[in-house]
Amino acid sequence: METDLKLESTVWVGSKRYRAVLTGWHFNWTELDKKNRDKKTISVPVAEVVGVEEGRVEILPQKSIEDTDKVFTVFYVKRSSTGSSYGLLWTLGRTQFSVPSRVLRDQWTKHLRAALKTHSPVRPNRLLVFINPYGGKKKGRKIYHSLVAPLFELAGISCHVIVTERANQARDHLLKKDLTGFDGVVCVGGDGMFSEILHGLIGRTQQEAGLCENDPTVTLQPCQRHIGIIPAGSTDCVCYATVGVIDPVTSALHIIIGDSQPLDVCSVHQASGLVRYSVSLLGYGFYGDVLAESEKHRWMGPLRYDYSGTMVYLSNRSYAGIVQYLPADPLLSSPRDRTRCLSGCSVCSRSTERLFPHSSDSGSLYSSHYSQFSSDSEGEWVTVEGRFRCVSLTCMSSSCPKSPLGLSPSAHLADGTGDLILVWDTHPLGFLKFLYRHTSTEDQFDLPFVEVHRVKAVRFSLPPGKEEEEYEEIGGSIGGMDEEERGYIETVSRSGSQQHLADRGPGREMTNVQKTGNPFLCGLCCSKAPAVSVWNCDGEILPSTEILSRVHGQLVRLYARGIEDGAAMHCSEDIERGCTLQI
Ligand SMILES: CCCCCCCCCCCCC/C=C/[C@@H](O)[C@H](COP(=O)(O)O)NC(=O)CCCCCCCCCCCCCCC
Ligand SMILES: Nc1ncnc2c1ncn2[C@@H]1O[C@H](COP(=O)(O)OP(=O)(O)O)[C@@H](O)[C@H]1O
Ligand SMILES: [Ca+2]
Repeated sequence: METDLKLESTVWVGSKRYRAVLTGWHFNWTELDKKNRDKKTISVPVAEVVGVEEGRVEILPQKSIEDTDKVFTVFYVKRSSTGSSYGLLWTLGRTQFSVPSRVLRDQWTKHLRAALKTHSPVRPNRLLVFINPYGGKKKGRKIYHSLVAPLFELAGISCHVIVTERANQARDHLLKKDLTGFDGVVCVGGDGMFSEILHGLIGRTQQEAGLCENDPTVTLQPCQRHIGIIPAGSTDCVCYATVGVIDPVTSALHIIIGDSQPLDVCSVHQASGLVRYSVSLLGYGFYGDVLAESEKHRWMGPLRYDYSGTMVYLSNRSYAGIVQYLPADPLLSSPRDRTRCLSGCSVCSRSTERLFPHSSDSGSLYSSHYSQFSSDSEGEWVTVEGRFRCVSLTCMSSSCPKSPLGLSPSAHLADGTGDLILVWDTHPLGFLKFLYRHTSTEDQFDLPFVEVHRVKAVRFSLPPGKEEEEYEEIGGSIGGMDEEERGYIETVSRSGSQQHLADRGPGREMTNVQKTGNPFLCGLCCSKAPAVSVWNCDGEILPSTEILSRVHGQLVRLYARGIEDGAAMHCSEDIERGCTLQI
């Protein structure tokens, strides 16, 4: 088949002469000098060709076609660095080729289109698009219509667009309406909007497979339809952590070429059944409080998180709790191994074989004949108890523009595990240090009051007697910080060899205080009346405090390929990727 698609001829780009070659996997054009010697080659993988059109074609600001019958235009992915070492911006490259005859022009367009079909079997033909007009800075509609729709049209993708009129409309549509003919679902919005799509697609897939989502031990069926994210929200963490940049055009191009990135998902259960799914952050304590506070300030847009974050930080809270976790196999990877999950990650690839052992081809990946969570291979649960600033579970790095390496920089997108981060109660400056390290490359886990564990499941419960308490709004406690902080310092200096809650690090014995969770035994740092926090589940407040969460490996697939390593993007002298050369 490859030989059928091979084509070679002389072409002109502007006034320069090139030799263009289409082989099985690449479309190359090499500049020729007067003596027919090769100069520069531009090479575009066929998989990254966006479209081929007859004539001279522009798509921006508006589509225009000058139908010259000896010219064809090729559109393709062009990369540029973001300035940081990870994540590459994609833009639309366009080159107009002139050939000596119309027959040759038609041969080129025919062969290029056929090559596209052969080599890109997962490219979408038809997409269902949901736009949240109120997400982020409320620019979802504009972003879609001005930047994304023209690219989809160029690529020949037909779209059914729904601008939502209420929360959960997208989720309900996916749960109930006919989805025949749609290859994927695109959400234009933030993490909350993505979460709606996630719930709709996972729920629909389980309904169709006859599986009960309420049973935490059930092995859920992976969703076949892909999800595309056009970032137009506040945190845009799922987009940032799977693409490496927040850029609608980059994301649209990943969708067009049918990139595929599996993603782990945590299910969250309470006693009576499923509560929600989470991919980015399941957080109790600080992140729960920030979300609860931020809901009152939605009018501020994305800034609400910084404002609320500061208010919650100043309120200086910690919460008692019992955390149980099921460790993942430490031989496979570790949250402290300083690796990063990048495009083509080998840990995730090996996990695919482990999670889906019977899948020799991708078709059988969706069979239900595998068992990720068979009870005999579960291993031992570990229990810790005490007061925490925050308890967070993330099944990916959760990097976002605020925190470019994320909540857990070495977490993997698709390895079937999550990272549990326990921040024990500590003095305000210690906690600030922990938070601040999220903004740099300094290791936020290298602090004595922080632990991180790679896990398959987590259970959280309140110490006996605390179950009935309700979440208290932030407010009354702000302003008490100075006293609190002075109190802490005195406590530490006076406590001498006595172990203080704030000093508890990994591997140390638990004190009675930690075991009982009784704050009154522990001096001034825990002297505040204990309150119950709320869970932040990807930007939604959960109705329950006591939960069980389980990681489902590779439950959904995104139109993405993981973060590309900017540092590895190099150009040799004479082979330059089409994506980097300005023509
Ligand atoms: C001192 C600087 C501290 C910076 C700390 C940055 C930590 C950032 C971690 C971000 C994790 C993101 C996980 C994603 C969660 C989203 O699913 C979810 C929903 O997003 P959506 O509204 O777009 O739909 N987003 C969230 O829940 C937002 C969580 C954001 C927390 C940011 C907290 C900022 C804290 C600023 C503290 C400042 C203390 C200053 C004291 C003087
Ligand atoms: N038309 C709508 N009106 C009100 N809320 C909506 C609408 N469409 C979606 N939502 C909800 O808005 C919430 C926030 O959306 P999102 O796009 O994530 O923006 P942000 O990142 O700013 O929070 C989501 O939880 C989603 O369910
Ligand atoms: Ca993971």
